[in-house]
Amino acid sequence: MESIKKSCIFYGAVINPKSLQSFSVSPQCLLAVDAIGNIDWIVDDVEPHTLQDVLASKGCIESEVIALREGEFIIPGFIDTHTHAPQVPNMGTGGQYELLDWLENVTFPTEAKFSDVNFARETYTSVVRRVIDSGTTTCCYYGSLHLEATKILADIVYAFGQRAFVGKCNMNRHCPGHYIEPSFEDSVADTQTLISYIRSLSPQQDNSSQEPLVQPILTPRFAISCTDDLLSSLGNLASSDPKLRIQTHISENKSEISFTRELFPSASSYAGVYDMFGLLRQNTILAHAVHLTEDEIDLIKSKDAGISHCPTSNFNLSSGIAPVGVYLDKGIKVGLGTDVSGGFNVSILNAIQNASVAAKVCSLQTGNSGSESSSMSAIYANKQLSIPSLFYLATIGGAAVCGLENQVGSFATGKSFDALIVNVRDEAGNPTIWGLDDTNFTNLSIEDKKKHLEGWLERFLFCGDDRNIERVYVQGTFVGGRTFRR
Ligand SMILES: O=c1[nH]c(=O)c2nc[nH]c2[nH]1
Ligand SMILES: [Zn+2]
Repeated sequence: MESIKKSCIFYGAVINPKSLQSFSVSPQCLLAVDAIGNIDWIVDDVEPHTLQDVLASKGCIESEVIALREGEFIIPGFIDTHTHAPQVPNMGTGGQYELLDWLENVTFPTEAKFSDVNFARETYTSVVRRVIDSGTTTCCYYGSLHLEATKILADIVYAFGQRAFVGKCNMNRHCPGHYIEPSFEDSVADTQTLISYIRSLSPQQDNSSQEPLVQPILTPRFAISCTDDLLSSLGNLASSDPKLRIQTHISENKSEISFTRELFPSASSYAGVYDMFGLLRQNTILAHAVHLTEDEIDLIKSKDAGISHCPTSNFNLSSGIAPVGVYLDKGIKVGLGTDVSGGFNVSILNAIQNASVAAKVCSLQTGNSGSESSSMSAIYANKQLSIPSLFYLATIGGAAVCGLENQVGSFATGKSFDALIVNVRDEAGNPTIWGLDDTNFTNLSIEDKKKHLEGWLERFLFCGDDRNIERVYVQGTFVGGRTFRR
């Protein structure tokens, strides 16, 4: 892993998400990263002829300056709030099924292979490399149910320098005999062992307000796959460990919801099941949330849990369309998830594209085809998602869902430098973006440069891919991207 051993300064275009409705564009930005990978200071609008003066005023005349070229810009790294590392081998298959049949016929058989630690090591090495090179700087990973394979996943994530939450699935019922945990006691014991193991990888420094790069996360697969005593034990574990994040699935598919209601007759709803066992709280990440009732939405809001919107998966498994705009209007935290292999692409760019399409389909169905409007009480419900909204969901939104909004998701002094250098020049190998552009960027006014960068961002989000992701930084360390030495 190549790292920034000393402070380092970037000079060039920086695009920074601000809110669901805006991002800032700074074509000539100086952004300094300190020796531990945090952002030291940012100065906008630095003309080339004032560069040395600004550096001198910061006492940085000796510092290394990395100058970006025309067609390159820096954005915060993407945050994938929901994916399954052991499902990458069956990505792109099984789209003929809905959730429960897909689990039985495609997913469980693939995940079962991770009992073989050699297979796990080889597969996870390529999965994590691919996820980082796709621009995901923070990732919420589900492993399989296996303790040893999930330790290996955490080892690889840690060795590659990605920021991540890693959990092993808890699943002790309604799974095939060859892929099920033998008892709730075994499930809980393995979970505790994994938590201790992951925490030992990067011991927390007492004086650091920052969280370790790799952290454990409780992962009850979904209510159907966990007995009451398992959910109850996991709830106890969670209550003794308030910082421990929790990830699970909710209300993805109608048959799943009916079966869940049958299995937990005393719960008020699907969300009520997790609440009943103390698993619905401010650091719970709920994937899908396609068919929530009004009461569930209110419950989730009252608990301040976050939602991972996984539109590619929701289309691919014919689950439906999550009403993301409704959640945003309620002030619920929302981020994006690839949900591989319900989703068929490891890149958050693909989740952005499908989130846009999903919102448009929603707006067409409700006859509300306008774009977001701040003049109505419902700003986002049943409307298209704008470029600032999509960019926000992929970055700050995801950070908030992970409880990392003070550390990553955007650029500000004191935050971690988790970032992508995007290159839309032809040499990146994806001529779609730059090839359309015959402007001499250097000679444009600042305002015109901003407009140009906005256009490049939009086209990158919709037509870009990992060829355009030149460098990936996590906590100031160069960890991946097209130009990363392997
Ligand atoms: O999209 C999904 N992927 C899964 O692996 C899964 N397990 C339970 N529910 C699920 N939904
Ligand atoms: Zn999932």
